Amino acid sequence: MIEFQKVGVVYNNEVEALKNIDLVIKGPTITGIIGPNGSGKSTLLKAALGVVRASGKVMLDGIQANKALKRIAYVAQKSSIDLSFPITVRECVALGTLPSLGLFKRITREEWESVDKALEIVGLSEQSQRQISALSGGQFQRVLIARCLVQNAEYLFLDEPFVGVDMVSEDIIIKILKDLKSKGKTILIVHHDLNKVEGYFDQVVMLNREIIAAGKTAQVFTVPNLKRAYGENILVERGE
Ligand SMILES: Nc1ncnc2c1ncn2[C@@H]1O[C@H](COP(=O)(O)OP(=O)(O)OP(=O)(O)O)[C@@H](O)[C@H]1O
Repeated sequence: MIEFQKVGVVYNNEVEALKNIDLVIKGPTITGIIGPNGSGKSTLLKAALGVVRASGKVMLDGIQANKALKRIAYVAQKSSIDLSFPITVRECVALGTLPSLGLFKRITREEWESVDKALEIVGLSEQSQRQISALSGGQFQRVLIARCLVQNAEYLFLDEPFVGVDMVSEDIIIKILKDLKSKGKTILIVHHDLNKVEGYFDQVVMLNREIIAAGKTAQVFTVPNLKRAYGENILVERGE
């Protein structure tokens, strides 16, 4: 269970990105965090990870979340990742073993086996020796998902995992995430494509610096709530 208790984030003493966030997310779940541009979606994940200074508290099963980081696998927005870093697909996935391994220990044979298994699951076994710079956007996102699988964390925080991703990769990723949920994982996804919300998420957090609504998708993903979060123009965007 993730609990946000009165969480607020102000950047540079001037931009109030999040205000008074009180939120409880009970897993297993695939929860979508949606809201207009600049509504604080990424900041919500970063506040939980402790990578931005936040007021209030975020608790993970009763422990302060930033003290339980081994239990969270995080995939940042693709734009913030350096794709030119000289590393193979297999090595990149193996980085998922680091939280349990510590920096100076060798990766064991079992861990390499779990890396290869994860590559198989995401359908990239044949690409394992390629440089990550040679991959398509969708393949690279699958590499990052494979890294989460290796990390075997109970919580997955994914920031816009479907941006710049082809349909084949998107289908593979959502299938894997649904399988992880069925195995008890709690998955939070920052997402902007409203067409996919009902198909992908069992719960939704609708955000616009404050919580607009949160709960089961059918109850939260409604026209009145969408209008409150995005303004009247949302009806045009949804084609209604
Ligand atoms: N490091 C930062 N320094 C200053 N302001 C920031 C920083 N990061 C985010 N912001 C501002 O905080 C607000 C919320 O940003 P955030 O990235 O969390 O929103 P978002 O909903 O994820 O946006 P998007 O959909 O555009 O990715 C925005 O006004 C943004 O410009």
